[in-house]
Amino acid sequence: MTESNTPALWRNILPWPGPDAHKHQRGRLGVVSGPAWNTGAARLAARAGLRIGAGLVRILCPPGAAPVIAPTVTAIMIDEFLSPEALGRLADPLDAVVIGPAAGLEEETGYNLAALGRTGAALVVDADALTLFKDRPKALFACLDRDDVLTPHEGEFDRVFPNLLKHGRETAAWEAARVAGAVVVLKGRETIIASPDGRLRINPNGSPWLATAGSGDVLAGMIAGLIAQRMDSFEAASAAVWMHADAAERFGPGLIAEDLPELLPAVLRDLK
Ligand SMILES: NC(=O)C1=CN([C@@H]2O[C@H](COP(=O)(O)OP(=O)(O)OC[C@H]3O[C@@H](n4cnc5c(N)ncnc54)[C@H](OP(=O)(O)O)[C@@H]3O)[C@@H](O)[C@H]2O)[C@@H](O)CC1
Ligand SMILES: Nc1ncnc2c1ncn2[C@@H]1O[C@H](COP(=O)(O)OP(=O)(O)O)[C@@H](O)[C@H]1O
Repeated sequence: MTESNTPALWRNILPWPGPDAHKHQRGRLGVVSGPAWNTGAARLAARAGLRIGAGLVRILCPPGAAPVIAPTVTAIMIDEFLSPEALGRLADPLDAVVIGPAAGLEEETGYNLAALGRTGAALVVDADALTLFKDRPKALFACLDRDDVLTPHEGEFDRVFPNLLKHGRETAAWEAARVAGAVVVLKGRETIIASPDGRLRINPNGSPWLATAGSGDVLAGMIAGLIAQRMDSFEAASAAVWMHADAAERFGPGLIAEDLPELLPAVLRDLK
């Protein structure tokens, strides 16, 4: 079944805090950072996750990155990990984790993903954590559960799912979700959200102002922030894709990725 991704589909299941909410109950989100010289993408994702309502957000970073990140964040917390096993221990109590934005194309990123796959946290897998598996996608799929989300742009999609795009974006996304056994968000002008159970949504409000570095990192944080609040992964991906584009269209000329999280309160307020 193919649907147009309008708010009518998910507006009533957005996660608003109840009167007894506390920060842990609102959802715990983790974002894995790259090394010291590559921390911006994780900070964008973390800020987006916090703005979309996750109660508690931690950036999980490799040795040496914490002193770079610390002066640039306030409400967001930081944990350093020295090994994939240590990352897994940090992620275990979290509800959702983003991995991939500026993570690096070293094998370590794959080991980190595998360690996260052994935790109870739902994963949003983006950027380098997709590209790394260019010639061995089955190793990526082995790390995933059905509540995990892959967020490739077309270049990344073609690396992980070679030869599928020639069948058209809808068929490609549908088949990708089936073989990966996870939700697939095929980004672009008309982003497609595909569930491993065969559901497909096409996003109608795409905004070309999103064609700016780091906007995909923000989207990954938004999806994971909603999942952390216990929204179903396919619904979370659908809602985040629409809100991301709505935010961009509200801002228009001059938009940069940093602006997107700050636009979310207005987007959320109008949906409420
Ligand atoms: N704030 C930060 O720290 C930021 C850090 N970032 C991090 O940087 C890392 C590497 O990023 P990247 O841009 O070099 O890698 P990638 O996007 O794979 O492009 C490589 C080639 O793929 C192709 N390509 C095909 N289709 C495409 C499409 N739809 N959209 C884009 N490209 C498409 C295209 O080839 P062309 O078409 O030009 O031949 C392109 O030259 C990664 O870790 C990322 O997370 C960024 O998120 C920015 C903010
Ligand atoms: N022309 C466009 N129209 C609509 N959305 C776009 C367009 N170009 C890019 N986007 C959106 O912007 C985001 C870019 O993500 P991505 O390519 O991962 O960038 P980055 O890696 O720099 O964060 C995606 O959500 C994509 O759908």
